[in-house]
Amino acid sequence: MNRVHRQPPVALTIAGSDSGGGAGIQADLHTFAAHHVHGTSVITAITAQNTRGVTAAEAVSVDLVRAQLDAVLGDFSVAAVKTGMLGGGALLELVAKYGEDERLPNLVVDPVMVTTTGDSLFAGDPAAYLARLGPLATILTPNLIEARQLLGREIETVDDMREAARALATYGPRAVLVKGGHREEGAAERNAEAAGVSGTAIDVLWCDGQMLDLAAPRVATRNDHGTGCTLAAAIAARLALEHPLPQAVAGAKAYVTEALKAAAEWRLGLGPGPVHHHHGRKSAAL
Ligand SMILES: Nc1ncnc2c1ncn2[C@@H]1O[C@H](COP(=O)(O)OP(=O)(O)OP(=O)(O)O)[C@@H](O)[C@H]1O
Ligand SMILES: Cc1ncc(CO)c(N)n1
Repeated sequence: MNRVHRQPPVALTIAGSDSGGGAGIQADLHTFAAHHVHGTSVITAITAQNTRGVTAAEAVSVDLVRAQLDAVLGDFSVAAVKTGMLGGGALLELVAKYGEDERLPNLVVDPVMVTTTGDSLFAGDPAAYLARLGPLATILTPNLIEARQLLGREIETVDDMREAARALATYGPRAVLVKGGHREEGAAERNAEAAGVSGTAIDVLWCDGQMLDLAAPRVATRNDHGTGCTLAAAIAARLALEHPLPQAVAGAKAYVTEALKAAAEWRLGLGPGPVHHHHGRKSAAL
């Protein structure tokens, strides 16, 4: 909260709409609100989507995305920005131009390419993500599949994730978070679980030349739709609140873990459902 003016900082999400409300713009605005940050949005695409997958998607025109960017950036003092689904090369290029003009401060780039359900959300060249947004990003947050596509190499172990984070950092972002939410655990980890040690969800963070493992208890739930969007939006919200970068990332991960725990028993939709973005707020109903 801005103490002098007693008003919330402003964050911006540049992302696609998820009609099911669990990912994309909807997850981002929930996450900003849960952090008491005013959320603004530039919608890049509309997806017809639910917990079981994407049935249709259409990109918003470059002109209309530009008009949304100008409307928001010409009026609000935006403190942090998150990009999600950009759909293809044309919108990636447009966003990169605004970044080059230094209009996108504290830029969190979630290089959204495919959904967990296997639907493609990016028709462009993955290399363009690195070449155009890499140098402009404060932090790049690929999941394992995206890191594989960006680097064109297999990533299996936590050591591979560390190597991938280092390799992605050479494209210019201040930090890289490789997320391990979808990682198949190795035999040693499975044995540890069988012996009663709960699993861990490990992400690796390369930040300012230092490697950090961020480990959290793996939540036993099928409801993990939109965790990546939620994490990136929580990092942006915390940067808008002036948290230092490593603390913003660690705090955002803790927020996602709590959101997963709080929604573990929910049955919203027939597939993997959304997380509880407002888990910190007491509700008589839940
Ligand atoms: N079951 C789980 N328990 C704890 N943390 C998890 C779990 N699943 C994912 N996470 C965490 O959630 C965050 C998002 O990671 P994930 O790899 O799922 O991103 P993503 O694939 O981009 O998400 P999305 O499903 O939105 O595409 C990471 O911090 C990851 O470790
Ligand atoms: C619109 C949209 N953006 C991102 C994701 C990735 O989770 C999704 N499923 N839908």
